[in-house]
Amino acid sequence: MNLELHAVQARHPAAPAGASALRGLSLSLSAGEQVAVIGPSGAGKTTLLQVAAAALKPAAGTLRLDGADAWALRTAALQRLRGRLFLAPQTPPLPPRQRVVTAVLAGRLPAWSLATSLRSLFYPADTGAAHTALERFGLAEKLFSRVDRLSGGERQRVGLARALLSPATLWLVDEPLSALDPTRAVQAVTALKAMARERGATVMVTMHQVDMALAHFDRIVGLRDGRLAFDLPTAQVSREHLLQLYAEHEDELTGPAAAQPADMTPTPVVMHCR
Ligand SMILES: Nc1ncnc2c1ncn2[C@@H]1O[C@H](COP(=O)(O)OP(=O)(O)OP(=O)(O)O)[C@@H](O)[C@H]1O
Repeated sequence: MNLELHAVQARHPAAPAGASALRGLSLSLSAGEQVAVIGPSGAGKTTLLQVAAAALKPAAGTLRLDGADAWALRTAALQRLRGRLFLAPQTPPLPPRQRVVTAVLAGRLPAWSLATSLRSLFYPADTGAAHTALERFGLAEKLFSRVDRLSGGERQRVGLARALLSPATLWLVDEPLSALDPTRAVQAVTALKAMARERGATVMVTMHQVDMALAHFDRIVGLRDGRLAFDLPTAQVSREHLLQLYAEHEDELTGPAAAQPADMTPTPVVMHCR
């Protein structure tokens, strides 16, 4: 699916009037593209995903998905369109007593009839597919565990496994790595990208780990104060771009730009032993 945002202004529903989270943002993604969005806390990354998922109506500007102006559609058509989008929040809202298999299969809901959806709550409809999806995230052994017995990182991976079951062709993933250790983070981002490529799905991922974004994505969008700071192929993102993007938020910057410049490397202490 291709995505076009034009001059979008949007505000978090709980924010005071006039406090825009996105301020005239334009951005487009071609079908099958994979993009990482970075920027300091409060830059508007989550709001951008919510607008792209047609979950939050922009105050101004347009959202086009495969050429259709989403908010000009009738309610039924908008609902159908939303069935082709997958928004993975940073903390997936998983019912605590639910089994992992049921939580993962919920990704299939847009493709199922009401009867199949209800039946699957009691007799999981495609356990094999849920197992395969969990396997991609190193979680196969948790298939029948209860969601409330999982760690934060395991829940996050269940949320991602759900994407693999969904019929969506646009995946919007918010901070998928925030609760994962470095090994799991690499495994998760690799699986997500590979599966999206296999399906031809477009992917937009927000990330705090700048080094991970640079290492795993070919295109980087830098967002600051609700505006586009840059939108570049990864090879063109310089240390200066990153330092400007995170100016006054340097503590949030990880990776190459955060590394101490060579001339500031402390001189090794020489110990003299008698
Ligand atoms: N729950 C909320 N109530 C009120 N305003 C909010 C709320 N969440 C976000 N905002 C406003 O929207 C702006 C953008 O927030 P958003 O969550 O999109 O940024 P972000 O880049 O995803 O931040 P983070 O990296 O910390 O998750 C914030 O600066 C804040 O002003």
